[in-house]
Parts: sequence; C-alpha cells; structure tokens
Amino acid sequence: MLEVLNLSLSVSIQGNRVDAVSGVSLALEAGRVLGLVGESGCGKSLTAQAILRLGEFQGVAKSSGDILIDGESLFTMSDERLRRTRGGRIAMIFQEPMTALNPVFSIGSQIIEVIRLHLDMDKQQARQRAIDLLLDVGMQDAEQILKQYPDSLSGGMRQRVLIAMAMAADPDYIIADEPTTALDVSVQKRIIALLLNLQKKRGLGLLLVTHDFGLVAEMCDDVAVMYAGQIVESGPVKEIFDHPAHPYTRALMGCRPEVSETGGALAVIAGQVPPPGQWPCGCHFAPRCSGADELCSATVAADVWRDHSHIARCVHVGSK
Ligand SMILES: Nc1ncnc2c1ncn2[C@@H]1O[C@H](COP(=O)(O)OP(=O)(O)OP(=O)(O)O)[C@@H](O)[C@H]1O
Repeated sequence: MLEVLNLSLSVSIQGNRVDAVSGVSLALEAGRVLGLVGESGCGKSLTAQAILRLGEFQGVAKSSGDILIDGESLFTMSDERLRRTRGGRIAMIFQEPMTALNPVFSIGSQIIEVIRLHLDMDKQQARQRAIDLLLDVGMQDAEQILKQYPDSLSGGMRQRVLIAMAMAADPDYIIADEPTTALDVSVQKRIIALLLNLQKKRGLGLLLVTHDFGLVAEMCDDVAVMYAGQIVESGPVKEIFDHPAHPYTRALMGCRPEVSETGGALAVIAGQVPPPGQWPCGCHFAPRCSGADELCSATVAADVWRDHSHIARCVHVGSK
C-alpha cells in the first residue's frame, strides 16, 4: 500500500514560503488505479512528485505529513534505500517523454541502465529484458528500437519507451502524470489501453494524474478530486459518478465533452484556480461556486463521510 498521509508541501513564491498542497491524504493499493483529478494548478503534479521526493530539487519542501510505502516512511529512509525505491518499487511516467529521455543516449542504453541499476543482471541479460519490455509495450521491432535515439521516434513511440522503462525493474506502483497529454487523440487511446493492460497483467497500483474526468471514468477504480491544494472529494469512481457531492466535482464532470450542454464544445468553470498564497478563507472553491453562501467563506469544511469510502469536503454536504 502506498499512503500519502495529511501531506502539506510548501513552495517559495517571491521569497516567501507558502503552502501549495495542504493536508492531502491518498491511499493506493496494489492492483488498483487511483485517479488524481483537477484543473491545472491545483497541486496534482506537486503531490505526485512528492511520492518520489522529486519536488525537493525545485525547492518544494514538506511542511507536514508523511508518505508511506508498505508502512515505511519515504522521508526517513536512507539515501540508498530511497534510490532503490525510486524506479525499483515506485516508477514514474512523465507527460513529456522528451524531458525524461536523454537525447544523446540510445534507447537501448537508457533502458539497460535502469534495468542494471535495479536488477542483478549482466549486460546480455539486461539487453534481453529490454527487448522483452519493448515487445510488451507493443514495439515489434524491439532490436532495431534499441539502437535508435529518442528524437528519431514519434511522440507515441517515445511514450511507449517510457512505459517500458517504468516497468524495467518490476515496480509495485506507477505514478503517471498526464501520460498522454502531449499526444494525438488516437495515440492517446492506444497508450491508455496499453497502460491499463500492463497494470492489470502485473497487478500494479497506478496513480493517474489527469485533468480529464472522462479518462478517470475509463481507467480508474478510485478517484481523488483536487482543488487549490486540497482533496475536496474522494471515493470509488462509480460512487462518485453516480453521486457527486462536492460542487467542484460536479463542475469538473460537466466539463466532459459527452455531457457538455454546449453542443460538444467543452464547458469551462468560470474563474481560475487561485495560486498558492492566494487561497481564500474557508472553502477554496467558494468564489467560483454558484451555491456558495457566507457560511462557505467563513468555515473550513471538515471531511464528511457520505459512505464508508466516499468523502466530500463541503459545508453543505450532509452524510448519506
Ligand atoms: N517549484 C515550485 N515553486 C513555486 N511554485 C510552484 C512550484 N511548483 C509548482 N508551483 C505552483 O504550485 C501550484 C500547483 O502546481 P502543480 O504543478 O502541482 O499543479 P497541477 O495541478 O499539476 O497543474 P498542471 O496540470 O498544470 O501541471 C501552481 O500554482 C504552480 O505554479
């Protein structure tokens, strides 16, 4: 089990440290897909990167909380163990493959390096494993691909290579941050199908970061809806789709093309996500919420359990 417990993260804005993620809790079980969904700027990537402690390289710091993998804190493990955990037990697939792949090394040398970093294999064994991984992600001419360089591949192929690299050390958990955003719609569908197939085959826990509620419906077992640094609603996907409780969740769901009342054009939620340091008092969503009243801006809502696993954070949501 991968658990994010009451995590708050601060960033530096104009010399001041302000929280950009506040009290976030998530639980990802092996074999399940958890969607972390919200508009751009809600803090999804910061949360996802914190799971590998990657944000620290960009000045992101933990203010409070913890992240546990099978009960062990990522923040207290030794550097060596953290290095082994990254890529070995938890792997990440980034949205822009070109930034994750090194343009000056061949695909083969990059995959083989990851394999040898984490698994006890000689060069020949690692090369064979790289070929098997590329075949697994649907690249039939795997031997040829090993010799190629990232910029000679299409965006979809590069993303397949990244998925193969993520699988290289047989991790238990994969964090995929907007894995298909940079791709054409038809390629997106194939990559998503591939990812789901591998997730099921290997019994992986997958955290899918996305702004697309349609993708959540297609892929996820559970969903956590994030707004301005906080989780405002979470629970099993089916339950949340049937009974969305938080106004922000309902607004995001209304932005799916298939339910849009604007004749196929995407609906948008009026206004913008407030940046860190400019969160309003009370409910962060209140200034954009058509149902908000004085209570909303005066009160910090507690999590309300609507069902044993369905939580919503809105003062106007009652328990079921
Ligand atoms: N290293 C940083 N220093 C300062 N501010 C940051 C840093 N990283 C992120 N932020 C800010 O924190 C907020 C949340 O960013 P984050 O990238 O997590 O959002 P997101 O929901 O993933 O959005 P997107 O889908 O656009 O990536 C944004 O306002 C962003 O500008």
